[in-house]
Amino acid sequence: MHILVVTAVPAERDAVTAATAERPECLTLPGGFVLHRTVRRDSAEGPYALDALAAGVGPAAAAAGTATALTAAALRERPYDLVVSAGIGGGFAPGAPVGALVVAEEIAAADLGAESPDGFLPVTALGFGTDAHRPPENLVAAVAAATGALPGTVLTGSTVTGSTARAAELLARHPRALAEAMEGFGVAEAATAHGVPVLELRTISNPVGPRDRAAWRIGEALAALTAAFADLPRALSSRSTP
Ligand SMILES: O=C(O)c1cccc(C(=O)CC[C@H]2O[C@@H](n3cnc4c(=O)[nH]cnc43)[C@H](O)[C@@H]2O)c1
Repeated sequence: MHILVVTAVPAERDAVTAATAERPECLTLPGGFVLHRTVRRDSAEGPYALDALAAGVGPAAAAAGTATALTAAALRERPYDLVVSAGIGGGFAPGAPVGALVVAEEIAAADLGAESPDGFLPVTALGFGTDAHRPPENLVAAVAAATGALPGTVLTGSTVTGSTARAAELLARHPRALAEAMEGFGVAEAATAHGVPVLELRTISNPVGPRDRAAWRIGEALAALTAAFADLPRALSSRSTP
């Protein structure tokens, strides 16, 4: 199994690779992107190579980094089997409290579209592209069972929500939303273009709502990310084929 995990920042990448005892090998790609590769040969589930990439904050940086890694792998004739967008995120109350792990049933672009006098119009209503990706159901179910992750919608936005009113507006449009982050949709667009299945995993560092950066529980969320990736090989080997 060959997996690409894309995070925003190096602290998230390092939390992912900390799930193995191994020291990562670094591989530099065009564009200056650096993969941190770990291989689990001890895993009962078979060899498991994981390339972790900190591609930057936001959907554009995430898409650029993911597409670069996928193209490099395809040219080396060692394509990825799975892409995972991973990191910390905001949690919608009451479904996703701080410390919880969320797996995306749907990876939705929250702010891709147009405003109108009648409210927000998604890009699909304008006649363009896509506004959501749905990861394989069997994979989502297997990850939820193996890790205890809560399945729900994970929103991608270029702006962190900072008010109760905006949180309510997002929930009204996406009633199954459990988490908000800034990269998943960009990762999913690149993975889909390459025909590779995609997942998004978020550990909740803060509630979605009025901005209070001092209250973000980043250490707790990063520790939960490491625990989730320790369980991931079991989840991937246990999944039933569609
Ligand atoms: O300062 C640090 O030590 C640190 C360590 C790890 C991560 C960070 C970040 O600031 C990560 C930014 C990343 O987090 C996602 N995020 C987290 N909460 C929210 C939210 O409420 N709404 C949207 N995005 C959120 C997001 O994906 C950012 O890219 C700092």
